[in-house]
Amino acid sequence: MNQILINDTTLRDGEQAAGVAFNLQEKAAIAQFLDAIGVHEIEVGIPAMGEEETRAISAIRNLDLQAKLLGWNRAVISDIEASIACGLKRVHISVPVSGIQITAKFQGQWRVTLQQLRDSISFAVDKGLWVAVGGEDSSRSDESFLLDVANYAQEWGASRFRFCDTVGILDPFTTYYKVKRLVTALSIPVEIHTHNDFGLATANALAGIKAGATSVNTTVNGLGERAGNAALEEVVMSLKRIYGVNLGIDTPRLLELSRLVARASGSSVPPWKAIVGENTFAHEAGIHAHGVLQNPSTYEPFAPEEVGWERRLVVGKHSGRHLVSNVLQQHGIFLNSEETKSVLEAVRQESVEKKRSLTVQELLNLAKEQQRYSHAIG
Ligand SMILES: CC(=O)SCCNC(=O)CCNC(=O)[C@H](O)C(C)(C)COP(=O)(O)OP(=O)(O)OC[C@H]1O[C@@H](n2cnc3c(N)ncnc32)[C@H](O)[C@@H]1OP(=O)(O)O
Ligand SMILES: O=C(O)CCC(=O)C(=O)O
Repeated sequence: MNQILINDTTLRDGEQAAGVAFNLQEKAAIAQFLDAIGVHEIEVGIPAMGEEETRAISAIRNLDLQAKLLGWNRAVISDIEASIACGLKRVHISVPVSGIQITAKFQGQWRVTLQQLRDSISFAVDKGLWVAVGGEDSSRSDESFLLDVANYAQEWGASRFRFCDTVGILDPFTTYYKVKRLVTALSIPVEIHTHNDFGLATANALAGIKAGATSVNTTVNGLGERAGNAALEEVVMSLKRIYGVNLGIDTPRLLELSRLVARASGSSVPPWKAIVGENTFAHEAGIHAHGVLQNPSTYEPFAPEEVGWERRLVVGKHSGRHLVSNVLQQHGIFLNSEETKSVLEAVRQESVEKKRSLTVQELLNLAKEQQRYSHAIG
């Protein structure tokens, strides 16, 4: 597999999630964290949004991060001027490429769309900027029109082309086919940008990479428009663990980063969320816990510490004898097999009543009750 670059867009597409609004300090802290863990490129925001945004982008610019910083722009010269005013040296210029989008935004006048793209690329190149172009709604565009736009962008001076599945309607097989065509047609690198409307954002991002995209857009926690984007932590760990591609990201800090973004976005992460959800390394079910007690690999794809977690063994409705005995023995309580079975029955009852797993103290209380009973009946 080629060298892959992560271009994280938590600060742009991530922040576009309805109801999310980072302040300057939060934007700077997220940028700093992304940089510190080794993310290669950061889409810092949209300078055309005005003063609040440009102050934050300029502040990030002044941090002198290792990561390359990119401002997002429409194919509009004043947008690019706003990026320049923030001190950015790299701009991403977006242009709609599907019939639906060109009709809504350019009254169907695709020649005008192309002219605006050409003017804005030329303007940016003349100003000495590194330019990437995004084909908004690439997945619903006419395939030959998409190739034409991408080829023109390359000819006019773009250094990368972004394939966008803007409304998340592709599956990995179609993504592979469409991105492969683009990669084959272009000499500049292709970037893949996916959305999660059908829960396929990460799978599609990986399919795009398999097809030859060498840059991938991610967001922390998968934050983003509607159902979100491909999650940074999922893409990084899938590449590392499924494909053996180590991007040099400091993965043990992914959990801390997830928590930072969850706080700043006011959007908590579901417990079952891959990599960063609190249940990802928690085991309650009897058969699983029994396996994990023998060898954690039985029910874990990799060690929790690799992404900042610690393993948790939790006693609850689905637990079995081995886990209950293990926890009790760690606290100096040794029950015989009949007593363990009774405690387990009590655990199931109490978990259902409380609608949760039990704390260690609650388990100990049940065990002590059982011991008193055993003692009483002799
Ligand atoms: C798929 C994506 O995620 S695209 C990124 C979307 N992100 C955002 O919209 C967040 C930031 N956006 C903003 O702050 C504002 O929309 C701004 C500053 C960019 C523009 O604001 P406004 O001037 O108030 O326009 P508004 O947002 O209502 O409409 C968008 C305008 O941009 C035009 N436009 C949309 N995309 C493009 C494009 N790629 N290139 C050129 N023009 C475009 C629309 O046709 C419309 O033009 P009009 O004003 O001439 O009718
Ligand atoms: O960069 C672009 O062209 C658009 C990116 C985007 O956010 C999308 O298509 O969903």
